[in-house]
Amino acid sequence: MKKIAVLGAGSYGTATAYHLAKKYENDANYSICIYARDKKIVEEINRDHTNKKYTQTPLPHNLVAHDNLQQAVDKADYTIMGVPAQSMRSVAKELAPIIRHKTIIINLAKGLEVGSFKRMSQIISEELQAVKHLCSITSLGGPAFSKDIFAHHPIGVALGGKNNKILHEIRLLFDTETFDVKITKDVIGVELGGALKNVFGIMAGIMSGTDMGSSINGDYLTRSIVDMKAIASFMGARRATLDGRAGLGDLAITCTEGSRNFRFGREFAKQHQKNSSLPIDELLQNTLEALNIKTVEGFYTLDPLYQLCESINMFVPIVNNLYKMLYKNDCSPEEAVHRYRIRDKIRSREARLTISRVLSFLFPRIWYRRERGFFGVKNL
Ligand SMILES: NC(=O)C1=CN([C@@H]2O[C@H](COP(=O)(O)OP(=O)(O)OC[C@H]3O[C@@H](n4cnc5c(N)ncnc54)[C@H](O)[C@@H]3O)[C@@H](O)[C@H]2O)C=CC1
Ligand SMILES: O=C(CO)COP(=O)(O)O
Repeated sequence: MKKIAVLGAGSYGTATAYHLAKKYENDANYSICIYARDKKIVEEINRDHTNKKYTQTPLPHNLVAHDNLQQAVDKADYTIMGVPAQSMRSVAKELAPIIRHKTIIINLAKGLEVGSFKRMSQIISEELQAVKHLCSITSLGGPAFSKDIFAHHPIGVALGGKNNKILHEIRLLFDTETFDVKITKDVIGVELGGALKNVFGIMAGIMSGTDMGSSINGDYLTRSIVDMKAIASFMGARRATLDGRAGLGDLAITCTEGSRNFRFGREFAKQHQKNSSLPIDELLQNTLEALNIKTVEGFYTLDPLYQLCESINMFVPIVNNLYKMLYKNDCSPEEAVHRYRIRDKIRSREARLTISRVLSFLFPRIWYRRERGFFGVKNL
């Protein structure tokens, strides 16, 4: 008997548990449980087989819910981390004394920790380092909206981890006719792809909310992936991973209506248009209330991402202007877009100079790691 424990009964945790419970509905060799800290959700799942706060889809009867973490992870062969990035450390801390030593961990969260710039697998392994023989920590990335999982729509995701055998095992665990998992040893690339695309998705939403037409979307996508690759490769990811599902693939759907990050950016731009004199905290609060959502990973990841870029003197105009707008109320949505585009134009012009080409070839990092253009153009 194989036991799968999903921690976090929000939108994605429930969708993942649903997918696995459906797959193994008639297979007595698998048991699937989900952990929620909210007792009411646990009761609802066990009694009515629904989780209406997050989905209207009925849940299979073989999915059992617990409000006790120890009960959920007891003897689990697979532990799936479905809580948001900023809750990851506290949940991993709670797990340390109770987790089964040989469990395989699959992280679903897409973000960087505020204050440390750390990725999810780094946080989990830090908190569980005292657990002897801990099998493996993997991360699932790539484009997948929970509503598409509930609808059995086709999904193609990416799984990163260090151990090939375990990656294959998880691929088979999830694999169905509609759900496909590609594996890679580049866990850094998978995690950074997921964390960064959330930030860049917010700016796509800002542009949609400021009514700039739709042609800009294609330009924005190409600019974003160049920047995402530069940041990720600086942090040790393979650039090719960012070209795949975990990077470009996930960015593409995060720049659409289906994404909370995109909707957050769009609504923020509208709230700003309505009353630009409000303090930033109020604007952000109104934005979240209008959307009735809590988890906007890109907003939280923007802070450590900006700090990281600052610490290595890497100037990324989209990140820089998004941060100044959302954290400092330093510019309007229109200005933020205008500024990043001007900076981008200057950079492209510079890139045509032979000296720039030679320098960017010889010192690709320095090409980004500078505040000013070669002609001393002010940093916008
Ligand atoms: N919703 C989606 O379509 C997708 C979400 N993700 C990622 O999955 C992660 C979770 O997102 P969602 O499920 O959508 O968010 P959500 O807001 O729908 O649910 C998060 C759940 O985690 C629970 N939670 C938070 N802190 C907790 C703690 N300390 N202990 C126990 N439970 C806790 C909350 O009560 C809530 O039920 C995010 O990092 C997101 O980027 C990834 C792919 C798709
Ligand atoms: O990661 C996701 C899709 O792959 C979900 O994105 P949002 O959190 O922006 O909805």
